[in-house]
Amino acid sequence: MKGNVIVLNGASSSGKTTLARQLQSKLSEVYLLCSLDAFWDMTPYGVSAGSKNFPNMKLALAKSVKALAETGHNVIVDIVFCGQKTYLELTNELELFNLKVIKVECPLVELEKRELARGDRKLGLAKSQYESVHNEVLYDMIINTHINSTEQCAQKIIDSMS
Ligand SMILES: Nc1ncnc2c1ncn2[C@@H]1O[C@H](COP(=O)(O)OP(=O)(O)OP(=O)(O)O)[C@@H](O)[C@H]1O
Repeated sequence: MKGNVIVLNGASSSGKTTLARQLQSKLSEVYLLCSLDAFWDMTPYGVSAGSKNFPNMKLALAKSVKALAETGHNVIVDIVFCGQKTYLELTNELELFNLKVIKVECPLVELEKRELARGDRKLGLAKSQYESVHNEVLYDMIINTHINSTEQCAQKIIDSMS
């Protein structure tokens, strides 16, 4: 009954959502996408999204992922940890589940290029997360979205699961 959980952690513009969507279409089983962005999208206009106003949002995400997995759903989590606290909250909630934590890395110069090109992120966001996003996180696998295409990254993850 328990679902599997794949966690993608990386700075903004590292390609987490793109990779998650590719995984969803390539994996033989159905996986739901649980994205931190979707949680921030729940906030009202006029109240800035982010941990300053919503300090328990990432804990809420962790508990939501647990609820999905224990009701039999496979889940891909698209998240930016930015500190060990969030990583520990998620891994504590999911300690009894089949969990794979994946580092989504990309050089800062490329992140900044993507950030500028996409135009829907505040300039400097990737840089502000770059130094801390992987601090004290233990990974099962490292994926580099600069060296590899999205398809290659997804295949690497799928191969590791068989
Ligand atoms: N492997 C890749 N090679 C080249 N460009 C990529 C790759 N993966 C993603 N991109 C591009 O980078 C941009 C950001 O991708 P995406 O939205 O998936 O990143 P993200 O990590 O989810 O960002 P955020 O945390 O801000 O939501 C998009 O324009 C996407 O097309």
